[in-house]
Amino acid sequence: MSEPLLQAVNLECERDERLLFQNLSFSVMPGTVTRIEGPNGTGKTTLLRILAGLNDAWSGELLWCGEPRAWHRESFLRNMLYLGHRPGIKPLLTPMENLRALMAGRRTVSDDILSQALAGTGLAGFENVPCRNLSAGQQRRVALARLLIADEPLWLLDEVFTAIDADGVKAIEELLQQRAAEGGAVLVTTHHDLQLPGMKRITLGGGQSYEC
Ligand SMILES: Nc1ncnc2c1ncn2[C@@H]1O[C@H](COP(=O)(O)OP(=O)(O)OP(=O)(O)O)[C@@H](O)[C@H]1O
Repeated sequence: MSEPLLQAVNLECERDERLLFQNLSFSVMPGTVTRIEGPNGTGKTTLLRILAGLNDAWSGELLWCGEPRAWHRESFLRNMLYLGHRPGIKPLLTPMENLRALMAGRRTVSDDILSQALAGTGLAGFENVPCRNLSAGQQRRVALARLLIADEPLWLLDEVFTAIDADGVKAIEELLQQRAAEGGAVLVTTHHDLQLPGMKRITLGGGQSYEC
């Protein structure tokens, strides 16, 4: 049996003296998609940011490939892709420029590959239009094009279905399953009724529970 990519042990997080979660333990195995769910304000984004290393207001333990994440910070950051709930797109830059910026510090990707990724998210013909002239869903698609050129095994995705139409939702669902089938792992927060075969769940809020 393969070892977990990421393990959370007794995570606890408080915000403004309000306990969001405690005794939260789960393992993220290769080949899995896990949905983090729960009502508004229960800590889904906070948990995802803690897992991504973007929030340090927590206690407990996080293990990356069986060892403390802090010991392998570089390897963790290189192998993890985080997309936040805001698309993070610069309005004055074009989709090509934004996608290039999203790849910065990772690896060099040719313009052909970037164009193909944008076309893959339905943005053919919009490659060189300033993003401020695109719709909310199109701007989200610029960020989602990042998934089409991602080689990171662990994806942490916050509300990636927001503003996306039905065909786009289906395409993203397929991408998540594909990443899992390739031996990666995906954690995704969403209010969209995501139902994938074999999907794991982390439920926050009053009915805190884990099926991982
Ligand atoms: N920067 C912050 N400072 C203090 N409290 C915060 C901060 N960000 C979020 N919170 C609080 O933490 C709690 C959890 O917020 P979080 O965004 O993680 O919830 P969520 O489950 O993702 O919500 P939603 O479903 O609305 O996106 C909320 O009560 C929120 O007010």
